[in-house]
Amino acid sequence: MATMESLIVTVNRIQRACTVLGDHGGDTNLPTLWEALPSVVVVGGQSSGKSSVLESIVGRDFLPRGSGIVTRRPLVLQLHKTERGLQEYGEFLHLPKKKFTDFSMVRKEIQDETDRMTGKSKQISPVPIHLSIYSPNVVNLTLIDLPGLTKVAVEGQPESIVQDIEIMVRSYVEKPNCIILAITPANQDIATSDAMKLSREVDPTGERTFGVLTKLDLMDKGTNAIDVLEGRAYPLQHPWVGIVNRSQADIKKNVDMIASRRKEREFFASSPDYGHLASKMGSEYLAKVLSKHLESVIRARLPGITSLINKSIEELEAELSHLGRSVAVDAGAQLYTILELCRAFDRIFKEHLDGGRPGGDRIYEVFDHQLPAALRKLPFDRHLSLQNIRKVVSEADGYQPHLIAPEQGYRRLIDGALNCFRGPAEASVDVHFLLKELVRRSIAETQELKRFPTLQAEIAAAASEALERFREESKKTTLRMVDMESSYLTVDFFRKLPQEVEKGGNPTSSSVDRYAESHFRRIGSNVYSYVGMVSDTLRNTIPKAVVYCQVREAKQSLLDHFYIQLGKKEGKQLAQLLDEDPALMERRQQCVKRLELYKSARDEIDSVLWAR
Ligand SMILES: Nc1nc2c(ncn2[C@@H]2O[C@H](COP(=O)(O)OP(=O)(O)OP(=O)(O)O)[C@@H](O)[C@H]2O)c(=O)[nH]1
Repeated sequence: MATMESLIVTVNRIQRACTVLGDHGGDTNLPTLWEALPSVVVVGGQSSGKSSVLESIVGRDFLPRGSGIVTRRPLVLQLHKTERGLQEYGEFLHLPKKKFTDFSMVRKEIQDETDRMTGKSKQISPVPIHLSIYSPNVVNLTLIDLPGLTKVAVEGQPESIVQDIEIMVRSYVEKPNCIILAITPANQDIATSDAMKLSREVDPTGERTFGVLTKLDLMDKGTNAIDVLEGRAYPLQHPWVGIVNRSQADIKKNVDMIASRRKEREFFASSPDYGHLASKMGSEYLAKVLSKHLESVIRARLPGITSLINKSIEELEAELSHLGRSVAVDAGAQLYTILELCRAFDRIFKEHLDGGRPGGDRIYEVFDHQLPAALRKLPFDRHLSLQNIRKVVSEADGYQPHLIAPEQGYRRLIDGALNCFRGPAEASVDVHFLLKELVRRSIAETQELKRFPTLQAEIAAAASEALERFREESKKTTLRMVDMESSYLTVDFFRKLPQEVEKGGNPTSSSVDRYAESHFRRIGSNVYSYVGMVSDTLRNTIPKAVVYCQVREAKQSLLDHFYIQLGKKEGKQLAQLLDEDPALMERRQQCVKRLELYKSARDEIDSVLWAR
């Protein structure tokens, strides 16, 4: 099994990585590792002796002092035991490689670093300061010091600070992985202790709470805290630990921590009340108990943490692949990216037309249903009514009636009827709207494009402009086909018609026939069948023209113009086309950082497990 030291050291390293990579719990909707790591959090009311306990555990004087709320950012204090005889030093994560051997400078740096984040506003901030202390006089342990719980804001501090502190402290102690070091001064009513009240709330069974009683030396003569320390007054799962820190007077006299630890030992050893508990009292003992407990908690949680890490890596990788690679910076690569995106869109658009995706079938529907139905509905009956035929034929002949066939009359009737085809011919050009809709759908379905709203809009505009051009071309062509039908009639058709004159035999009766109803009816039926023949032709050729001018062009050269314009663009303009949604860029960055964290955590844990 991994040694106690290596387990705590591993978690220490992961905690540092968390801070470096911005994981201090809860504030983003990213998976958090910080919250899963077991840690010891020091909680207590103002002046309860928190700083003194921490300094005593470390054996050094290094925490800021002063009136009001001094601790305004969490302080993650990682203690690393070094070999006997080595020099003690502190090191901040935000100042790597700078060794602080003068601990008064550590104090100053904590103050300065607090102000850097919170300004002089005396606000609090949840971003932790990381301090490592390397010393032969410590045990491997990580402690997190939080602002003291308070009831009133002091001058210069906003009213909200009281609540803000409580919210911050709660956010730590609520995590099931948090070991609570609840500090209560013995010279105060324990029932009103802020630390105990909070820990009771979040840890009612007392499993995670270590009760610490400070200021035992300051209790009124004749009273003692035996009931508490022996676990009767306020039972917890872990034994209470009593502490005697330096008094204000000791601090003034500069009594050093080593001397103060000795004084503390003597206090318990010589105390008539606590002598029998002496081996289980004092800050040194507390440090050892905490270190041991932290190690066992880490050991128990390790499998859970490992599976959380693996799960989160998977989630983050999936999200990153969904978000796509980050955008290239040089113009060449940007142009390449844009072309790739256009091609991805084009592929989907073609699939819609060719049938891999739905939509192309609606174009066929236009040709198969809409066009034939429109052709059928043309008002030829009205145009070729007996009355109209008589009118057109008579008018065409002028003052001199026709002799054999009413040539001009036929031509005018046919011309008029063929004119009707312009409507359906133009209407079938409306395939345009189907193509436009397919462009819209294809853009929406191109996953790669989702990140680039500007490029999406540009592609949509370019495609729409191209489709507009194709539509114009198609309209000209189909109308031209109708015009072609009227400009030269199929002579054969008329040659094959039976000649009325030849049939008659009697010239007198035939001249009478020529102006009779049956004569006009025959003309009507001839024109009708000629128009029917043309209609059949157009029903076949209009779709050919539409496909040729619009669908084929859309497939082959929808974005050709756009590509030419792209080639002329400069780096800056290309970059504008690829301006991603900033929220997305931010999210990608966060995911990348978090993934880095989880991967390094996985490596850390792997290395201790392999070292077994
Ligand atoms: N005599 C005696 N004085 C103590 C003891 N513990 C703390 N003090 C004194 O109590 C005062 C407050 O102690 P701190 O350690 O600063 O308490 P804190 O909880 O960190 O206070 P804030 O950071 O202001 O919230 C100091 O003057 C200490 O010297 C103790 O066990 N005995």
